[in-house]
Order: sequence, then structure tokens, then C-alpha cells
Amino acid sequence: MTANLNINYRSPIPLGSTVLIESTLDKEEGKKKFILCSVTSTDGSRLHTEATALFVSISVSHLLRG
Ligand SMILES: CCCCCCCCCCCC(=O)SCCNC(=O)CCNC(=O)[C@H](O)C(C)(C)COP(=O)(O)OP(=O)(O)OC[C@H]1O[C@@H](n2cnc3c(N)ncnc32)[C@H](O)[C@@H]1OP(=O)(O)O
Repeated sequence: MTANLNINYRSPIPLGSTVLIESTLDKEEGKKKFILCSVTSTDGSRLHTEATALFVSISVSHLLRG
């Protein structure tokens, strides 16, 4: 479940362009997973977007609680 999401938009992405999206598991602490993500031009020379996110593992009952 997404607990936190931070996105920095560094440069515009021209309509119709192809981009490279890379995401990695930065660290894991119990049920918390910290993820890094970047969007760059396909040759990696231009950074478009970078993001961090925290995902927390949940049980099905957590969803049903509403
Ligand atoms: C990059 C590519 C992306 C690309 C990915 C793009 C995905 C986009 C998805 C967008 C659409 C959505 O996200 S839709 C989903 C939106 N999210 C939600 O609706 C979540 C609503 N929130 C919840 O259900 C709950 O708060 C949970 C599940 C997040 C946590 O509740 P819990 O399971 O009871 O756990 P809880 O004890 O509170 O917290 C567990 C541990 O996490 C920590 N923790 C909890 N929330 C936070 C928080 N916001 N910021 C920091 N830390 C937090 C606590 O301090 C604790 O740390 P410690 O004491 O254990 O150290």
C-alpha cells in the first residue's frame, strides 16, 4: 500500500517521446519498502522525473476495514 509518494519534475517530457523508467528497492525495514524511481531520456542524458515512495505491506483485513 502506498504510504508516501514524492515526485520531482525536473524537465518536461515532449509528447510522443520514449523514456527510460528505472525503479529500485532502496531499503527494506520490516513491512516498509523504500523505492527510488527515475524517468530519463533513453540515453540517460536528461533527467525528467525522480521520485521516492514508501510502500507498507498490509493484510487483506486492512483493506476490508475501510
Ligand atoms: C517511486 C515509484 C512510485 C510509482 C508507484 C506509483 C503508485 C501510485 C499509486 C497511487 C495511487 C495510490 O497510492 S492509492 C493508495 C493510497 N494509499 C492509501 O490509501 C493508504 C492509506 N493509509 C493506510 O492504509 C495506512 O496508513 C498504511 C497502510 C499506509 C499504514 O498503516 P498501518 O499498516 O496501520 O501501519 P502503521 O503502523 O501506521 O505504519 C507502519 C510503519 O510505516 C510508517 N509510516 C506509515 N505511513 C507513513 C508515511 N506516510 N510516511 C512515513 N512513514 C509512514 C509508520 O511510521 C510505521 O513505521 P515503524 O514505526 O514501523 O518504523
